[in-house]
Amino acid sequence: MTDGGFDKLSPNGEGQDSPSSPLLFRGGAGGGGDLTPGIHHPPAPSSEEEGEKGPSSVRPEPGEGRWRNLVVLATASLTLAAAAPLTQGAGAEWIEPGGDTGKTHWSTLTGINAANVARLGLAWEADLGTARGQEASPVMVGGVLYVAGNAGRAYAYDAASGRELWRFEPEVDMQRNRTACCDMVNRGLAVANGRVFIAALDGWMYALDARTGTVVWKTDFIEDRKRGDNSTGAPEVAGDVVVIGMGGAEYDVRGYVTAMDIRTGAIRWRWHVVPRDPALGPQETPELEAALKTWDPKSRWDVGGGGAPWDAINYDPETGYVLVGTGNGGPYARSKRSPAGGDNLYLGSLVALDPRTGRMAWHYQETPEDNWDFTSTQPMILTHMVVDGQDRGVILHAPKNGFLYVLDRKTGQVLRANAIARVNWAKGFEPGTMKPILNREAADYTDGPKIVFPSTVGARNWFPAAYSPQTGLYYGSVADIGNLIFMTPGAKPYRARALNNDAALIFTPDVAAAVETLPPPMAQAVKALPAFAEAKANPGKSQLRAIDPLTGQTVWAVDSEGWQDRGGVLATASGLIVQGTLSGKLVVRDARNGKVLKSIETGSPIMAAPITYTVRGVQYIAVQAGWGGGGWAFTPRYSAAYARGNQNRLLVFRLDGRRVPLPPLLPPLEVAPPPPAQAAGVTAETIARGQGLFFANCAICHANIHRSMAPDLRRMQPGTHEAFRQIVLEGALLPAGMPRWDDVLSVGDADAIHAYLIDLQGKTRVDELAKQKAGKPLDGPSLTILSNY
Ligand SMILES: O=C(O)c1cc(C(=O)O)c2c(n1)C(=O)C(=O)c1cc(C(=O)O)[nH]c1-2
Ligand SMILES: [Ca+2]
Repeated sequence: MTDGGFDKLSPNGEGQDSPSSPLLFRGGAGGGGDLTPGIHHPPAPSSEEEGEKGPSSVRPEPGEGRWRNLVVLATASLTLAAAAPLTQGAGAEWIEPGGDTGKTHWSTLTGINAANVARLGLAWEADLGTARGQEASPVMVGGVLYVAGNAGRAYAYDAASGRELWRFEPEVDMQRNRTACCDMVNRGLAVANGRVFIAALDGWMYALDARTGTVVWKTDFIEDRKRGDNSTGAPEVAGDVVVIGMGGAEYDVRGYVTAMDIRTGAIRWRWHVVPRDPALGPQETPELEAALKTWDPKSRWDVGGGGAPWDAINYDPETGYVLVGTGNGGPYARSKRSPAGGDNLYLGSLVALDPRTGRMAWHYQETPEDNWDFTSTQPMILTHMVVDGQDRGVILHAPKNGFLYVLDRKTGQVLRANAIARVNWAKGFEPGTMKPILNREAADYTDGPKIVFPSTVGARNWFPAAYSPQTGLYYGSVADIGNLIFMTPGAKPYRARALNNDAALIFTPDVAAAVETLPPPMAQAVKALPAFAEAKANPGKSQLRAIDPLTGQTVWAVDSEGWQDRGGVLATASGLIVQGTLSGKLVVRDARNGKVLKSIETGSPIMAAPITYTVRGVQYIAVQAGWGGGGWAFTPRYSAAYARGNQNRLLVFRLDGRRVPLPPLLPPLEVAPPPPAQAAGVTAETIARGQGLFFANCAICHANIHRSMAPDLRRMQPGTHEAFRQIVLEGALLPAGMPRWDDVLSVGDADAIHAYLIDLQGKTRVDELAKQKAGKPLDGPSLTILSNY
């Protein structure tokens, strides 16, 4: 990727960019004015002056304003609700990855506050023993910190001393790793009834004894193992069932959630997101029969349809519903997936399920016809709010598609939908139904490339936001970037457990440079797009923002280190916002204006949301560190992973703690070793064929850039070259996560890929030798170009 202009941290009061002036849509008209035809801009943030003006308007004292309303509402809901009230704000314990049953990522603790946070330092740390993405927030109950790690590992520590109590490593079928688009991550575990529930990458749910970590039961929750289904999400306990989704919608899945009995692990029900091929017989439920009418009868049922609900699942104790955010369509383009048209329910939707029966109560489709990997799987926050003078139990939801929604939890009614990033796929909403009106001209790439805002990485993604009922603000990272998206012509045959999304993506921070590498007719078509001018003028960036969920207005914003830097957020009642960065800082900000109160160098890249808890009167802040997730192979050059590697750590802070030891710097880059000679008979044509196969199958992990998390195949050693066929076709490196491909690739295919890589290694070596000779660094900016995501 081109870092230029995007990799500088602009912390408050230190950078050139003024602290609480968010510099959104710089150079634009602001105020919601249209900068470019077809690009819908979110409302301009309030000015710096406004942001500073009245802290009291943003942060009322308890007993005043919104805070008082909240208390009243919470009491009212006790009498209304059949089940328990929603909890808002974690206390001494952090009972689930989101902190409380609303998953607000907000803590009522005030022991660490603006007056003393300068004293924050390391209390203890633990080595998680892995080096991939860390996305979970831990759970702290009963003085024990439970941590979810790569591929479904679980760890338990004494939350005060850091003494390890147990560690659980599931036996994972690494072949499943082939269809995990976005790293072998895990987004959390659930603790209930003396059990720890965690889902492994290969689709097994484990119930562990919370005291010992021993397996009480395990259940295979994958419906069809002939397909690419896998698991990265956190389980959610809803009464006496534990509910989990699955992933794989870039490959060949038909999405579903599964509910298991928390005592026995027996599967109680399964709810499918999309209909199945009607030729197979009737649908499983009436809601699927209804959904079927929104699909072409001749849809690409072979590919599965997608919809994988790979993250957000919230049990709402007040309504008794299990709320689920569903995933994207497969293949990506609706015109390929369901050629005759249709909304393709329930892709890109929020749905409410009855946890006793698994039947759907309501749905709202946030992205009809999804064409852009616009999942609605991003985290939901459940809270109470006064909307238009009425007390409401609401969901705050900002999916990938660029809008921040406020919905009624009981009915799914959309109360608000405001753009928080540039949006050009929708022109607005139908009044009443609040169904988005698609802007096909700007965003349908059936007949040619399009630059779509926001991008497939999402205006927001899984990175948790926090909601403070005290300030009424939503604190989260927003990636205001777009992407070039196109597909290759013609119908692709279905390939089992392989990519079938049939789209190529180039993100706008790279698009001006990358366009020159495209075939000339394609480059010309891209340059003619109105959105290309927009992308060139403002390729976009990520920011941490404080947003009023009812208006979508940004109250303050600060630039992050680069567009991939969009870490999860913790908010506290003492007015702190805590967020880690990819360069390895734990940053504590003032919730009123984003000003940095404390920044701690950790030397480890942080994406996950920090948590806080108290043991024996001492307040701690804990966070898991490790770069990875979507685009994990494209290690940003500004990340600590690039400088110091990616050893996963659990870092726990307290007042008067010590300095964080930094992992040693990685040794300097070395020139790529010489490749072996090409095998006899290899031609330019072989190499070109190998390149095509490489991009269709391998490039999603092997970015072939310096310090990539997946091996850089431009620097293979002689032994790796010798074992190439065994590695690619027979799974020689399966335990390390490299799957076997003999069901997709022939020996000739593997050899062609090898020929391409030998050629690439040779060219890389020549290039790097020249750089070395000229005294230049071996690495340079590299583009983030994904053949898929
Ligand atoms: O469609 C899917 O099944 C699926 C799964 C996952 C996943 O399980 O991690 C991601 C996505 N899609 C996705 O679109 C995406 O942007 C994404 C980012 C991440 C991550 O962990 O950073 N996972 C996923
Ligand atoms: Ca996806």
